[in-house]
Amino acid sequence: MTVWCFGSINIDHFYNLGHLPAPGETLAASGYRVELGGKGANQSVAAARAGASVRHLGAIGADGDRALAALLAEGVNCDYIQRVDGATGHAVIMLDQNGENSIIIEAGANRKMALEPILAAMEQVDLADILLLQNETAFQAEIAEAAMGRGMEVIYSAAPFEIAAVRAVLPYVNTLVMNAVEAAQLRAALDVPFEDLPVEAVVITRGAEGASWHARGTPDIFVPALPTTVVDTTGAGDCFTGALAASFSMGAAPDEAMQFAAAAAAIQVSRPGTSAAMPRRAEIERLVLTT
Ligand SMILES: Nc1ncnc2c1ncn2[C@@H]1O[C@H](COP(=O)(O)OP(=O)(O)OP(=O)(O)O)[C@@H](O)[C@H]1O
Repeated sequence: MTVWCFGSINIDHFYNLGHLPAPGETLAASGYRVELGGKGANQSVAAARAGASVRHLGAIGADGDRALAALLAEGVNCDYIQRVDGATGHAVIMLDQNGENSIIIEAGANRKMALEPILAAMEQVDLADILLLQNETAFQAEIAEAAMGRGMEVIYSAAPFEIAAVRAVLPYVNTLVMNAVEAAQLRAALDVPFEDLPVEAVVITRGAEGASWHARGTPDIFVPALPTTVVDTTGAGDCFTGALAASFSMGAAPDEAMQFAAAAAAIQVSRPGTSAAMPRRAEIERLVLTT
């Protein structure tokens, strides 16, 4: 069973600064690093390291070789990543000494991809495959509809939260994943309770408070966050969702998949970085066994 991850690919540039720049100010950075980013790429890396067979659907620009190489190095199949005119999606992330940040995101190729080649690629899916998607690209609803039409299980991470995108995608979703802030935003925007949403299951992650699974007709599942030493929580949600999809692709039931995802995210937050901090299957399984 393969996880098809449709989503953004970014090149993240991190700059360490004494303070965040004021308008008109020029600052020298004390540190600089580049990392593969974008919610789509993060979730592909999380799922691949967690043990899934992953195919990424998305786009890069003329400067995308580095991002492509990073995904390939993780064992992610990149046969259906499009190369489009212009720049690869990228983020400029300025970090000050107090952990405060300012971020600029330029969607670049993520919003310029063509729909047709993606739909053509999806003709090769197996019925049991999973589609994993988020909100940083165009065409989420079209891809989710095609996936559901082919019998795939659709897991949708409604982040970054955009109500128009969420409304368009929801009819084609099996499992909806949100953090507590996104869940509150959705609750405020809808006239119906979550139980009446047209999805099979809703997963809500609550940071250090753990995560819950709600599905009609079955008891709720709650997994506490595992005790850990927190170093950097960036990407915890992507790690959780990628690991959840990986676990389902390996045949797990919801309670097992939730425990696996919580263990993965507990390891991820104990390390610096985003995609670089995603844990591997063996270490996740070790943690599950010892808790
Ligand atoms: N302090 C923590 N200790 C242990 N596990 C954590 C901690 N913070 C997050 N997690 C794990 O990560 C999961 C996702 O975290 P969270 O709900 O903060 O997602 P998020 O807001 O989407 O994350 P981010 O935006 O930082 O990527 C949680 O459900 C939990 O399992």
